[in-house]
Amino acid sequence: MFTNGNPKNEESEESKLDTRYSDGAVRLRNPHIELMGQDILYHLAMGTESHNLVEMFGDVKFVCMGGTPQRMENFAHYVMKEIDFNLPIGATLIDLSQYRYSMYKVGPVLSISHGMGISSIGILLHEIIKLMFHAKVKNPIFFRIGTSGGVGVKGGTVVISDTACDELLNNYYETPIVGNLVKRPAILDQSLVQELKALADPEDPYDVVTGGTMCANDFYEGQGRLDGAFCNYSEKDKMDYLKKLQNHGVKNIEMEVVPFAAMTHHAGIRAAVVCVTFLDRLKGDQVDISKEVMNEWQVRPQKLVAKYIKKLLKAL
Ligand SMILES: O=P(O)(O)O[C@H]1O[C@H](CO)[C@@H](O)[C@H]1O
Ligand SMILES: O=c1cc[nH]c(=O)[nH]1
Repeated sequence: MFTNGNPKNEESEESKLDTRYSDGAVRLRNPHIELMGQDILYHLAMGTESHNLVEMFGDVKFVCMGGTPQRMENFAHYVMKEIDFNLPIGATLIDLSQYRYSMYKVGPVLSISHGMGISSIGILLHEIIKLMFHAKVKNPIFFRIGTSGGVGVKGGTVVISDTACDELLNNYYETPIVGNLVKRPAILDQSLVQELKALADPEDPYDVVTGGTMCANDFYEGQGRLDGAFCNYSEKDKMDYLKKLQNHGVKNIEMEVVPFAAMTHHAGIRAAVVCVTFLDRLKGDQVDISKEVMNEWQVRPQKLVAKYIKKLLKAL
């Protein structure tokens, strides 16, 4: 292994390791888990001893994630209508996790909140990928349904990410592991990008575009805003940076795409990120739209992903 400043590119050494069993069930790239008596998915408040994960989650086909518990509860209700799923008589949708993250299950769809930023979604992805393994889920597809700041696209636009980069335009997730910096390529499934794009309704009063997404570690200085508690750069520095991103093909900025793309790719899971933009960062920094508009716009990525899920379920 290389040490700090000289990151190790795992892909070359480990990409041949299998991420699937012959029946399509998720296989972990971690030899330790199978040797453990039990596995506690601590932040999901679940475990292999305390829960029958195969019975609870074995039928999952789609895992949808987004920042807030409210959005993911709304999505669960929305997708339930779209796929005509009926809960047993007298039952209501409940939060299955009720700890760090909220989790709703609607038949083959899991809808989970991931919080804000890289470490929050990173922890969730470890535990959800392990959940897929313990539940013997076959070939799941993951989605992030999010919000973002546009770069040269107007507020309300839906961006389907075709590439993911960090603040320095690196297309990999660089993370310290046992004292070494490890690089994992942040790669999104291009066929999924095209399939989602093809489902956009030309009648909708907003654009659905594909493009690069920049993942920042921070909402303020990390995204070149002038309105954080600190700022020691000029408006020109900010605009030069945003223009540089734009020239690189970046259409929006959020805070999770890089670990999401890298960890799903490392696990061999098809995944897509669909975000609405709340503003055009070339025109300002403050998110000043009303709550009503925000709620209406947040549904746009949900519509596209629900349409995809519905289409795939019909084809089964
Ligand atoms: O709206 P969600 O999906 O939470 O995502 C975006 O919003 C948060 C910042 O406001 C970040 O987590 C960013 O990625
Ligand atoms: O500008 C924005 C808006 C939403 N989320 C972000 O991370 N940035």
